Amino acid sequence: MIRVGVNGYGTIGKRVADAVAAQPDMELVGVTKTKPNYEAEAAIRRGYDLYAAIAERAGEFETAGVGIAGTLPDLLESVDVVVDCAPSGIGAQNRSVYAAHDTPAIFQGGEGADVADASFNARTNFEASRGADTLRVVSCNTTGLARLLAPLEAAYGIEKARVTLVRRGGDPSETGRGPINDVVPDPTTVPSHHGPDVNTVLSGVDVDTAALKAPVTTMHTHSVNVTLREPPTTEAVRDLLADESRIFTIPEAAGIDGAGKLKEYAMDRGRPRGDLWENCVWEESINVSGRDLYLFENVHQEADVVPENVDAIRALTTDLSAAESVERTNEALGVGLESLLLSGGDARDPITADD
Ligand SMILES: NC(=O)C1=CN([C@@H]2O[C@H](COP(=O)(O)OP(=O)(O)OC[C@H]3O[C@@H](n4cnc5c(N)ncnc54)[C@H](OP(=O)(O)O)[C@@H]3O)[C@@H](O)[C@H]2O)C=CC1
Ligand SMILES: O=C(OP(=O)(O)O)[C@H](O)COP(=O)(O)O
Repeated sequence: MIRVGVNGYGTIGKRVADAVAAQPDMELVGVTKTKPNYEAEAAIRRGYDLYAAIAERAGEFETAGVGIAGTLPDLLESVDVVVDCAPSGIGAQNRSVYAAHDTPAIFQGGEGADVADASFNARTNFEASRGADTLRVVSCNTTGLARLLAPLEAAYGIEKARVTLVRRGGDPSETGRGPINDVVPDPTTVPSHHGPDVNTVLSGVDVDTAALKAPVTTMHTHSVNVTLREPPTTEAVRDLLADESRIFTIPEAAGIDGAGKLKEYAMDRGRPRGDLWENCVWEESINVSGRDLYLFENVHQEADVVPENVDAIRALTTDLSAAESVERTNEALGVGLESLLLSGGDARDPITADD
């Protein structure tokens, strides 16, 4: 069993902890909190051992009647790998703590690429990550882009990808985030960091990204245009993407017009926390005109990096192949959303070069 600790039990950390606990070859040794709040209670109710992330605050847990199993150094001594899910920037500060305990570590996309030996995405560079002591799972948007561009690059070659990202303003629990009444370029400069970040896990693909933030909390939306080297049919691209286990092609007949219904569908399907681990691509948006491919996809920022973290743990600690790890992760979590509502050929109205 791979013994895993999660340092930082927030939006990403609580999901990674649940995903680790669900794996047949992993044991969740414990999670950390800096304070004994509602999330600490939830962790304990799930049966997870709780550790104080900051040793000086251990007494606060006792005062609040929340039992802890120890402090972060105790956790690091008991695990084979730690997954750092602390807020952006704190991960980089934690790096020396992990090194002092000789504990391999996985960081998140809020950290710079230099925080770890390599950046990671299971679809693009699992094998290349072997031998590293530390990995960084790229951010939610970057993960979504890597999953989408990798099969296109392999099948047709990518001459140039251009993506506009409409980023959610904050997560549902982040009451202080915004904007609340505007759509703002963020960053205002082009390209945004996402394109270069894609190249940390998928080198050689020419991709420019421009990003905005919108007053929504549910998901990010990507408007994608890729100029391919070989011109496929629209149908071929739809089939290619539908074959990817971490891409869900939304059939037109489902009547899902945005993130609200996507999240509702996830909850109807019994997904924990309404999580969508897969990129969600609108099937009827996939259109090829000459060598230009267009599509819209949504990415659930709280969820898509979660299976990637599980695979990163195996890349660091096992000899399993990428395919074996991805299959194991998918099976344990139930990744691979499919709809029974298949669109018929007549329902499609592709743009063609003759239009
Ligand atoms: N949310 C998102 O959409 C995504 C986030 N990421 C990345 O994942 C990382 C985590 O983000 P996210 O989960 O959203 O952040 P959150 O703020 O939701 O969670 C981080 C948690 O870490 C705890 N924490 C604070 N200080 C420390 C510390 N010194 N040591 C350990 N834990 C600490 C806080 O809980 P408490 O103080 O109560 O213990 C906090 O809830 C970031 O790098 C982010 O960029 C990546 C993809 C998507
Ligand atoms: O990693 C994320 O976004 P990103 O891919 O746009 O960098 C997460 O959605 C966190 O973004 P935030 O920095 O807006 O909280």
